[in-house]
Amino acid sequence: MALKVALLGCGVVGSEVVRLVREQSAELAARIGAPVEIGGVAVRRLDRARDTGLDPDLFTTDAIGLVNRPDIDLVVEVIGGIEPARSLILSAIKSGKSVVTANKALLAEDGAAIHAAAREAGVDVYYEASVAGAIPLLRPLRDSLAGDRVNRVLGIVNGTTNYILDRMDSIGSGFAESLDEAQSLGYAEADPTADIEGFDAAAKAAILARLAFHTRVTAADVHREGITEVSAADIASAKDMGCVVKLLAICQRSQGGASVGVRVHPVMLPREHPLATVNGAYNAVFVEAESAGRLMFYGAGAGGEPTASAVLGDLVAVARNKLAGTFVAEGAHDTGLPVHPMGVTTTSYHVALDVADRPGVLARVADVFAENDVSIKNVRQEGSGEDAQLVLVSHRAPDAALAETVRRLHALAEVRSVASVMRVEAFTDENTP
Ligand SMILES: NC(=O)c1ccc[n+]([C@@H]2O[C@H](COP(=O)([O-])OP(=O)(O)OC[C@H]3O[C@@H](n4cnc5c(N)ncnc54)[C@H](O)[C@@H]3O)[C@@H](O)[C@H]2O)c1
Ligand SMILES: N[C@@H](CCO)C(=O)O
Ligand code: NA
Repeated sequence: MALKVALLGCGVVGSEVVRLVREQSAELAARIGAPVEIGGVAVRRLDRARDTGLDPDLFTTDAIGLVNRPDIDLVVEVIGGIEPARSLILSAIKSGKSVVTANKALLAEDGAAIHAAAREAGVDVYYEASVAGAIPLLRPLRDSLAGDRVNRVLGIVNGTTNYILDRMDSIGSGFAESLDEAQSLGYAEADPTADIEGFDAAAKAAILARLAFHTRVTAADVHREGITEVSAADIASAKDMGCVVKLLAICQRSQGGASVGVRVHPVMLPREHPLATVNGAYNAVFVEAESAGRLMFYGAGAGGEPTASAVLGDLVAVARNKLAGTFVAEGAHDTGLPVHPMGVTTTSYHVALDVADRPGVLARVADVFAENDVSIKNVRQEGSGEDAQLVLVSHRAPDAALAETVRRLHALAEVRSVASVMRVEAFTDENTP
């Protein structure tokens, strides 16, 4: 007997899921041990032309009715957002149906409740597509590294912002034009502010931190800065230093291991850093574990077809588990490790200041760093006369001390303007708070 799948949402990802399930039906049946077929597709509007090749009678606007249909075995949710996705997923779980979802926003907000409901009902919730699209990353963290101690997860997890920053750096494109392109290529979220303000990356960071450190982390716990403030001056300043600007998600244990830090913000990376060469909508994530050492995961982080590949991989896994009468109980073990605030995380800053080239200016600037206990790693001057620029890079210091240094520099009479401020990330192991 065929396993019947309810597909919730038929947009960029959903339409590719339909195509791949149809095109690969024989291989999927062989790998699962039973055929799978689409039993129904919930959409928002029926009047849109769809060239999925599916019988039009399979489409419905009654998503909850579809989820609760007794002949449905498995549910794939690719609507996105919190509601109605949460209620639909919880209904599926309560009626004993395993779920595959690509919804990082929901899992980052309410993952603990969803996993608890799934454990109670004895069903699977798989979500590989939710972080770093096609890249197998969550199941390696959950399963392959289950015997190791992960200390840090760091990487590029948002394709849209990486695409925009790459276009700004490589061909000098404008921000708005690059965002339009990312949207038309199917990388962006339905509301692209989720991408450019860092909400999407923060949700992914929360999911990664939960899996890496076995502790509850929600999107609200993540320090988040997007790329809307990244200016052409920042990109130019990075270029002058031999760096590129990337939006990174960084999840890290504190030095004593008593807490974890989870953050998303733009950084300047040396061009020789492995993450500096990750272009377009590609994602790349480093996982650093005690025994495994440093692992790198790289591939397509967004786009309908690559993301659908991850959905199908999960579909095969949950279908096999269902046939075997088993499921993976996730989230039962909680270490209770707290998330520490951004201020105590040690970071390093790059600061470019527009100043006049006069005696004493550098000394006043250096004083501000010293008064905040921040050590300067290097300083150089560009230009001269009234149009000079001082470019300073700090050693690592608590982020709060660096932020206070910048606030004081803004107020300094000798500083005409602060042209660029950005954190710098080198490829080192010395950056634990
Ligand atoms: N596009 C990507 O590259 C990508 C990658 C990884 C994960 N995701 C995730 O996959 C999910 C879907 O993303 P997408 O890019 O396909 O978005 P999309 O906006 O293209 O598709 C979502 C579809 O759901 C439909 N929908 C909305 N409300 C509905 C309802 N109540 N009932 C039925 N259908 C409804 C919309 O009309 C739309 O067609 C999101 O959670 C997203 O974060 C997307
Ligand atoms: N909007 C997301 C889709 C993949 O999760 C991105 O740009 O990475
Ligand atoms: Na993935």
